[in-house]
Amino acid sequence: MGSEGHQQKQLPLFETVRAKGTLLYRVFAVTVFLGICSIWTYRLIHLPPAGQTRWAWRRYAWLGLFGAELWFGFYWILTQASRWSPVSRQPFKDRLCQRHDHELPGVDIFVCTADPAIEPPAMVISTVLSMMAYDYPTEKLAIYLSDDAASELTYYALLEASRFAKHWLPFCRKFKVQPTSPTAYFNSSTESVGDGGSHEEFLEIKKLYDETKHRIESACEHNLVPDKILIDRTDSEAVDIEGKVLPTLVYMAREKRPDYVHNFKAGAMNSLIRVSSAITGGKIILNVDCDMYSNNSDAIRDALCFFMDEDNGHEIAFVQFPQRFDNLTKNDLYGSSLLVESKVEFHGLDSHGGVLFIGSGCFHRREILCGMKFGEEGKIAASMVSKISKEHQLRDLKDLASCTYEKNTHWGSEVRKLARITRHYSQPKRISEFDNCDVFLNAGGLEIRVFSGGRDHGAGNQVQGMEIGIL
Ligand SMILES: O=c1ccn([C@@H]2O[C@H](COP(=O)(O)OP(=O)(O)O[C@H]3O[C@H](CO)[C@@H](O)[C@H](O)[C@H]3O)[C@@H](O)[C@H]2O)c(=O)[nH]1
Ligand SMILES: [Mn+2]
Repeated sequence: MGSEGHQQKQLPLFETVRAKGTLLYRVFAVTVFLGICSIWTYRLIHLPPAGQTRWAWRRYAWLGLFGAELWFGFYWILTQASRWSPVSRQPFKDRLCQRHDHELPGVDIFVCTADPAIEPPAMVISTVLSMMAYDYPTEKLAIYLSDDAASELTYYALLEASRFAKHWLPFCRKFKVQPTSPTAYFNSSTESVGDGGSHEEFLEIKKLYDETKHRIESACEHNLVPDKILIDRTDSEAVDIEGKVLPTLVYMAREKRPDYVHNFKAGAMNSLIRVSSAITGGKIILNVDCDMYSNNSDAIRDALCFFMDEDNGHEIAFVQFPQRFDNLTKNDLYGSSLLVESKVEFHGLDSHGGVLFIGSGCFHRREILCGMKFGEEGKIAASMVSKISKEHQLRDLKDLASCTYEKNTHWGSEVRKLARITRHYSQPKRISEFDNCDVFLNAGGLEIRVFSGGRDHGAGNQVQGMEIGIL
């Protein structure tokens, strides 16, 4: 036993596997290269001689073509870097469970949304629910919804989502539901649940979901949330119907002002990093666009196999999952399945340590995103916030998310340089007014609501899917 245990400890949490058929590909690539060389040679040997006044244009055309072929050949050689030695990564979740189950890190998931007209709240909360249903200790899981410039419709939808989550999460656990986005699940499901579930149980949860979705959609249709969005502040219960703690759910609305650059998703991510470091401070951060969902509830553990590997984990800054899209056109006219990128190039670049960060579906170490120095700033903010009253706490959190925070702070001058993006800005939207609703602190300003899971219900329309797999 003892020696077996010791041996187990030595086993890595992931392995890197060389792709099959590499030799064959290399032989093929060499033949293409020889072909390119012969074209170059042909062009040089048969270059029309200078001095022929009648056919002078032929020489220039020939040289032009030669230049184009040289350029193409050079480009082709460069592209071979991403095809020469592809690798794939295989995580071992069972080893992670055996060795680290008691010391799993906190994971903060950032879902970004910006406009309820383009990104319907019903869709957004389906994404949120799929994130809440990850197979991960719920007390270590926090989902932050960033609603840029704030929309009370999105806020209302999130409230509904948190109610529905009380039913949805136990249902997902019990019947090992995949995918955990209710929209995707009910669209694909065959009206029965696996693992001994009855048709009635399926109908029951579907009814709850349909009702939730209906409430959200009619609120959106009339641009009117129910008169009273009431959060029962005496309800400290953040548990599902089986009594299990729900993941922490945070709504953050970032302020947008016409005279401040907001940097789109990157700006929202910056605010989320600051705010989350003062609330949950999860060591691992996953970012997801609001029109994506998880199709594998083991994804967090898959990613952790890389971060927590004893020998190589410290070298890994981020784990990017491929993205897969549901609503492709017939024959995928626009190449949206990203086959070449996800099946070939990512694997090829990964072998050189250069895997691409493609946005949604990426796990980062927090310290990589903000640096050790600014991780400290987050910690200071966190300790400051924990010492003061709830009301002050929300005020301080508002400062952290404010668009002016990046002015005259270390964070602003240093960290933002890391995330500088193209400077073309659309007209920032106005912040919605919330004075008809008692749950917000004030109207016209930045609002942060923190509700630790479980107060509420949700559903959605899905347009894209996040595939789980490791590059
Ligand atoms: O001011 C803004 C603008 C956008 N977003 C959010 O950012 C996300 C992405 O924006 P979008 O315009 O939808 O970008 P896409 O081109 O659809 O997505 C590509 O670009 C994203 C941002 O880099 C990546 O996350 C995606 O993986 C990649 O597919 C969405 O959730 C938006 O709600 C904000 O939070 N604030
Ligand atoms: Mn998008």
